[in-house]
Amino acid sequence: MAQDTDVVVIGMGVGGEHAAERLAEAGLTVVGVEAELVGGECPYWACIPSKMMIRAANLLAEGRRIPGMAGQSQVDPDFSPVAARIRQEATDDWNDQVAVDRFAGKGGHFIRGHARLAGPGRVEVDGQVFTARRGVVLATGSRPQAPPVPGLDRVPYWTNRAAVSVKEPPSSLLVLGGGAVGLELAQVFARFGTRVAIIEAMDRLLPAEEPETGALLREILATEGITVRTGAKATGARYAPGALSLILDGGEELTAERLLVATGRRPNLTGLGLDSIGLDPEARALQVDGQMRAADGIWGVGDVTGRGLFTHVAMYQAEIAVRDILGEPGPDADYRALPRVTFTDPEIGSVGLTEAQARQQGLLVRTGTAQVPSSARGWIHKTGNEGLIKLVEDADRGVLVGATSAGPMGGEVLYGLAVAVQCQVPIEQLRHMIYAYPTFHRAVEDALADLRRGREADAGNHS
Ligand SMILES: Cc1cc2nc3c(=O)[nH]c(=O)nc-3n(C[C@H](O)[C@H](O)[C@H](O)COP(=O)(O)OP(=O)(O)OC[C@H]3O[C@@H](n4cnc5c(N)ncnc54)[C@H](O)[C@@H]3O)c2cc1C
Ligand SMILES: NC(=O)c1ccc[n+]([C@@H]2O[C@H](COP(=O)([O-])OP(=O)(O)OC[C@H]3O[C@@H](n4cnc5c(N)ncnc54)[C@H](O)[C@@H]3O)[C@@H](O)[C@H]2O)c1
Repeated sequence: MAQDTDVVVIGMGVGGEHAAERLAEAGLTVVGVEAELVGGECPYWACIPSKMMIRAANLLAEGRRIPGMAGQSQVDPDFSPVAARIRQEATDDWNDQVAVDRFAGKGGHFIRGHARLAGPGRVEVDGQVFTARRGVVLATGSRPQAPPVPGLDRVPYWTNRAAVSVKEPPSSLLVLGGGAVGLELAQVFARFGTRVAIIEAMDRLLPAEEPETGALLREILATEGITVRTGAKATGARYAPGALSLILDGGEELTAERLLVATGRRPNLTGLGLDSIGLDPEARALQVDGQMRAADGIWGVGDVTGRGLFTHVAMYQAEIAVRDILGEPGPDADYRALPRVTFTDPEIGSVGLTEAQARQQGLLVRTGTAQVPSSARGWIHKTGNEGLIKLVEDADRGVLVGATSAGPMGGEVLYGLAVAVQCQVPIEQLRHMIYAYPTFHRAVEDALADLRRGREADAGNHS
């Protein structure tokens, strides 16, 4: 017999967990279904363990920066405290009991299992059927997507899960994909002594971001001993115990102890029973409207929607869905100022549109750039000061539509720029603010001055 509830949440990763907890706190009866671990990818295999690895690797890098600045240093990397921290502090040895108890403590009903839709408002979990009076939230996340490289399916390659679960770094590592996962983990392992090569299909690293950032990272990673191949197509993969090889289209063969495939992720829609409610099970991502509705009584949040693929997006969308389910009015989702941070060193923060995207949208674009090493704080900081600020102006409206802040704490410097993009602060107002001296974010003032020079030059050309 079917069990009645107000809401069923399928997938209890960051998005689903947030929605389920908020709805239970609001007094609704909520069934939360999770096939693996409550919390999903972010705390167990993604954001949190990877950022613990990055914190440790950055300490090593800072230690190596001491000579010439503050005496002598000898850095002997040891990964075991990182592996222990991931087990003890981050993942509880990949045990989610605390999260399950937290949900139950808020009044939620947790089911471990694989859920599928069985018609409007009906969800089946391993033989049990639930009927949801108010609706169903789909929050099934995403999974790594490997490219169709001949031979790759016979190679025991790593995805992010294996990479953050290691107890010791490999002696050598090939990283297929120069996006966020590939670059963050490549730099970590290199700093712990692994010989690393990155293979990226596009003509630059971080191809979704401003080209200046890919060029900057390429230069820095090279100085850290990382081999970078861009515009490189893997045409084959080979495996012998202890040695994995990728063959590139020019014939070059790269071999290492391990291979990390970090070529993007695909929303989890298969086997969800979408056809039972009239949605396309073959869609690339779940299509949702501004209130996160995918169909009558169906909401979608997080990676499954294919928007951004970030924890902060999953939680933002979950808030909107919760409000809508509770019948509270609120604005539609607004991604104009979506912030992204790649936690390499230097960090690459960006918000809104890149210059190329703004041009593709037909905007009249003007850009302003400043180099962090030329700013007062960058100059003081000296070693490890690489970075830049780039502003993208909609020149017709005199507002920023995008910005990049790469450098030490680039993700933190981004905040003010995100506010400017979100609130469409007139550039004239940004120009007349006071920027604390000598902060890294003061380089924004230099980039604004560069924008003004561009405007004056344009005006001169037209007079
Ligand atoms: C290495 C790495 C580092 C990252 N670092 C960051 C970062 O620093 N900052 C950031 O913002 N983002 C980061 N991300 C992205 C972030 O992890 C995801 O955007 C986030 O986890 C998405 O949350 P979600 O709830 O949509 O999906 P998920 O976390 O994938 O959770 C979905 C859950 O649904 C479950 N599920 C799926 N199908 C079913 C089913 N049919 N029945 C029951 N359960 C089901 C899954 O088991 C899973 O637990 C990183 C990603 C990776 C891979
Ligand atoms: N700091 C963060 O917020 C953070 C960190 C890690 C991951 N993430 C999220 O996780 C998602 C997945 O990350 P990701 O790095 O796997 O994906 P991605 O889409 O960011 O990068 C994948 C890279 O692989 C390249 N690629 C694709 N096919 C290839 C091929 N056949 N050969 C060589 N290169 C190829 C792409 O051009 C791209 O540069 C991202 O969308 C991101 O939102 C976020």
